[in-house]
Amino acid sequence: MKKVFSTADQALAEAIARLNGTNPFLPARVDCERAALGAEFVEAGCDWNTRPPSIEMHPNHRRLVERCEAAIARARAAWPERGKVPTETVQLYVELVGFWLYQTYSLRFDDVIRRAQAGERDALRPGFYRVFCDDVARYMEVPGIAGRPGSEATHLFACAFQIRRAFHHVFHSLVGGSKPMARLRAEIWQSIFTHDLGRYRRVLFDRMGDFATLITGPSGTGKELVARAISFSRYVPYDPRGGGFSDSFAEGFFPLNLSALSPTLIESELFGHRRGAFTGAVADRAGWMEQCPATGSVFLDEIGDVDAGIQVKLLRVLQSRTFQRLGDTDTRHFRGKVIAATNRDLATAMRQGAFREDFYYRLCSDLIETPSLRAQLDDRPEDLAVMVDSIAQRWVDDAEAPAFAREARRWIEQNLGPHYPWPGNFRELEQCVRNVLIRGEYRPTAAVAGAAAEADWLTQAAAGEMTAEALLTAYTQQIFGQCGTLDAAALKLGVDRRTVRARLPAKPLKRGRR
Ligand SMILES: Nc1ncnc2c1ncn2[C@@H]1O[C@H](COP(=O)(O)OP(=O)(O)OP(=O)(O)O)[C@@H](O)[C@H]1O
Repeated sequence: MKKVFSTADQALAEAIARLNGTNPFLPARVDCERAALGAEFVEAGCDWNTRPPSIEMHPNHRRLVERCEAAIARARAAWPERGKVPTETVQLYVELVGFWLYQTYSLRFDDVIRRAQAGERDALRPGFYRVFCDDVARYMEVPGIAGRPGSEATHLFACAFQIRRAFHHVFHSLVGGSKPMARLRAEIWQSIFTHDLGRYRRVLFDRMGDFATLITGPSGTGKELVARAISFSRYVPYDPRGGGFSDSFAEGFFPLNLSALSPTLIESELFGHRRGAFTGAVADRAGWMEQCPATGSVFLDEIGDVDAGIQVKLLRVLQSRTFQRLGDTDTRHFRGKVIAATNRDLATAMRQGAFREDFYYRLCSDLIETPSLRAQLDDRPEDLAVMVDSIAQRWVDDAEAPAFAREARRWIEQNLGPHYPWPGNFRELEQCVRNVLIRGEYRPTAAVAGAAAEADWLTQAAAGEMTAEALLTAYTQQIFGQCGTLDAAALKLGVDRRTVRARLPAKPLKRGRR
């Protein structure tokens, strides 16, 4: 029997199949691209982790699309009218078509994403669906493929849009190209699509809401950004009758900070209430769990702070997807996904009895950890400049941003130095750049400075690298940072205020009245 693929096309299809299944945030993706293109591979601009946002297709991708198109045409010409084509060949052909479709429409999907995020509802009724369908019909209506589960145009369209959204949100919302950041991006991708994209496309695409995701990491490291990226990247079906996507991905994120509200208010916000359920409940109200569509997510921020009664109710939601409004007996159903975050060590809280074990295990099957800013800068110090640039762009216009970013970077270099521990993480860096913009300087708050200094001198002391003098000075400054006044610090240290004063820097860090 005549072969569908020549040897070269077979090798290309195999490389494309590997590429399709590879996490795009791991270096393996570029290796796959290199393998598929051989000598034609262009190194420039394809750094797998720091590729700048682009409005054009990378030359490697353009070349791959051309090659795929040619290989698909040759395969179609050689496809037997009758007789069986081996399953692996069919599978490879589908991989080629899938790659071609995704890449060909990627820039048009980018436009949909940008417009939908700007609130244009019409963006979610993309006119190019018809052309996409024609392409699917042209390429997929080959004996042995038409009618294969997963080859429907609506599903392929929804998958391509989802992958593009994930790429967009994971890549663009998190600044930084260090290894810890790369690991984070790869973990987010895996949380959205699992480690097997093929299986995801076949069976899991509409079931990921059954798995809760837990994001842990120090404060200010972007846990909420990660939660948003996951939520905005969920599968949203395309409804051909309605002529658009069934929901707006940009409107499906329902965040709640559990440490900021009383238990009654938390319950009311999450589950809703009946009129009269508590003082102030003047009308019936649907909570986040009820409003969240199947394609959306409820984000439970500071989950480690939630009280035991609510833990039980949330566990019920995770186990049976059911809940009741406050003051009501009707059982309602939650259809979305739960994403939770905390900077606490939940495993310890669980061992200490403050966090329910069954709830913990229900939450932690999909765990993502955000790295501290210090860990990122230790791996890639040049990221600080990239981050400052991106923060500067948010507050001043394009013409002014480079000069302001330079000013902020210089200020940080001269005043905080390369080893500043950034205990407040990215949030503190934002604060620092904002302060430099407004006041021309940044002073870490006493708490932040205290924590920063503590991290530094304790490490040095533990390594036996400090003199007794330096140790005394560091400890005095630490206590002053905690107490905020010379008198209080002197009392705590058992010395007089002049001794404290003498060990403070020329411009002591103030907190309150001295
Ligand atoms: N890698 C990053 N790239 C860009 N912005 C970031 C990054 N990490 C954090 N941020 C920004 O830092 C700020 C704090 O982020 P976020 O609120 O998501 O942190 P968090 O980990 O949820 O903090 P907390 O534990 O205190 O709730 C936000 O303004 C966010 O946009």
